[in-house]
Amino acid sequence: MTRDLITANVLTGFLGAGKTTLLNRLLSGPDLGDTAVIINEFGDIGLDHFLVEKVDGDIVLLKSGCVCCTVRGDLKDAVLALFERRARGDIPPFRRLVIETTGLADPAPIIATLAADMMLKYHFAIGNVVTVIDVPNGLHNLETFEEAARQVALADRIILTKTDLGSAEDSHALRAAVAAINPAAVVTSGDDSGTVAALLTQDIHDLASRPAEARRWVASARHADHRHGSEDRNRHGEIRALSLTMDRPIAWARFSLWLSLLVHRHGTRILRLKGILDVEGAASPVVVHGVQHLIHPPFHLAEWPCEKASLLVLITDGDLGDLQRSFAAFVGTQAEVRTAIPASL
Ligand SMILES: Nc1nc2c(ncn2[C@@H]2O[C@H](COP(=O)(O)OP(=O)(O)OP(=O)(O)O)[C@@H](O)[C@H]2O)c(=O)[nH]1
Repeated sequence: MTRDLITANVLTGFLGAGKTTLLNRLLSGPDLGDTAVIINEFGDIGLDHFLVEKVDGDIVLLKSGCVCCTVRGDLKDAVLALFERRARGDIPPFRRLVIETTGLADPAPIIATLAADMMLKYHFAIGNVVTVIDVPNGLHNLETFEEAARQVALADRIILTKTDLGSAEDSHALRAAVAAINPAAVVTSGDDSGTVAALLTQDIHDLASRPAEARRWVASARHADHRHGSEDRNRHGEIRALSLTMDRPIAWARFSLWLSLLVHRHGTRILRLKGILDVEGAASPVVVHGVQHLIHPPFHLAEWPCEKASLLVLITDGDLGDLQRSFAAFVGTQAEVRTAIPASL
């Protein structure tokens, strides 16, 4: 028997960026009527509760501080309590859960809990992580607050809000800064009304959308790489993006040993990892995804979304040493492993 998993989305973004406004928009559309919401407010009074419309009864408000600090207790309990109410028929059988974090939350422990906790995993599948960033304050926040940069680094989808309060140049500069931190995420604007529901519904983990998603993030990574050059130019505060590519097929056992050691040593500092690999003996490309210590099970794509080669994009918090050298030591030679994405890919 296959279980029908409920998609759990994390909606994050810095203080006042427009998370609740976006959530209201999402919930008022026709595509997301069967959505439950968990909102985390920082401080004693949970105001946002009164600002989200149309989902009365399906909202759980966490009040005990920040989700990322209380994640193992509060969040897990709240998600399971919501699920039990659903199972008892107290609330409608929601098919999606959106967790709106506080503006100060680091989303990584939230994502890791959803993806790794055995009980949550049994009922929920993690969906897109959506980060809201506003044009008037976004650049400043990215430069000033590590949380803001981490929220961007962990996103699958990034939406620029308050474009009406800034110039086209401001939006452009923010897009460039965001792409430098997270070259693999899709970036859209809040005024692009056609795309709002797609932030959640075009799920990067869906089997059907995997090839298009892989094509898209390889293209985004290539675009960002060409615009910003090598690793040094992709730095943003302590958060940096690095691409590793290799033309020759990779031995899976060697790659997975390298990855295990890397995760063991630096797990919490690997904010995001995405790779499409040409594996020795495999007819089709292998895709790997990771957030911190959590590496999702690798899967095959039916065909190559780009030229046949291996590409790994790592977004890290701080300098993890010479990753090119360590990668090369395990899977190839120093000359074979490049940190710039070739134009052919
Ligand atoms: N002009 C303009 N204002 C916006 C836009 N999006 C949000 N706002 C306003 O910005 C303010 C903050 O929006 P919220 O949606 O509450 O932001 P939030 O990220 O949920 O805020 P916190 O939960 O406090 O972190 C509100 O007054 C919104 O009306 C936008 O696109 N344009």
